[in-house]
Amino acid sequence: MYKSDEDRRRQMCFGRNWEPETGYRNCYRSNGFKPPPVPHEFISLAEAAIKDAQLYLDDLPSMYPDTCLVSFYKTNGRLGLHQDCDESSDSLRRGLPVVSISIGTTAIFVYRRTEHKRKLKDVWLDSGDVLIFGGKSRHIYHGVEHVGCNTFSDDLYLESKMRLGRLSLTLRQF
Ligand SMILES: O=C(O)CCC(=O)C(=O)O
Ligand SMILES: [Fe+2]
Repeated sequence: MYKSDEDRRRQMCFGRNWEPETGYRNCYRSNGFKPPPVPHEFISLAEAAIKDAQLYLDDLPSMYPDTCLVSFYKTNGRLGLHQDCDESSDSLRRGLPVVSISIGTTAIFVYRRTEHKRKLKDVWLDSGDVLIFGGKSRHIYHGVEHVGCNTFSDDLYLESKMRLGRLSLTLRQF
């Protein structure tokens, strides 16, 4: 797992290896191995979510996820404003969607269309929420501002023994 943001966020990958500094260039993890394949269950979830969203959005393209970034945010973990632009030029040009699945404590996803000036909009992400941005919105600036601590369900803990925090599964097609 990569450590970042003073250890308040940790990451690992399925499918293709991705690192904050080198993007997808280094296909081996620090342990010398390639990442495991993206689990079928994750792929099915992402595809079903895109199908549902396409009922409301005519211009949302389909995608087949070949990479999944798993991020664990501890309480008060955050992710600074950025664009997701390391995928292939074909994927970016076609606006193939990014699908982010949230598990655990609530977080605030912030975004805006351009880098400067415009006020940030926000969406609260609860456990079980799926956020999709694709098509015209594929290049939004976005980040995660605040991961709460008092929204973690007892049931989730009892069933999974997951640590207090937020797990996000972010699926993309390279
Ligand atoms: O944690 C999230 O929901 C967003 C993650 C994200 O923006 C990214 O991995 O690029
Ligand atoms: Fe992102």
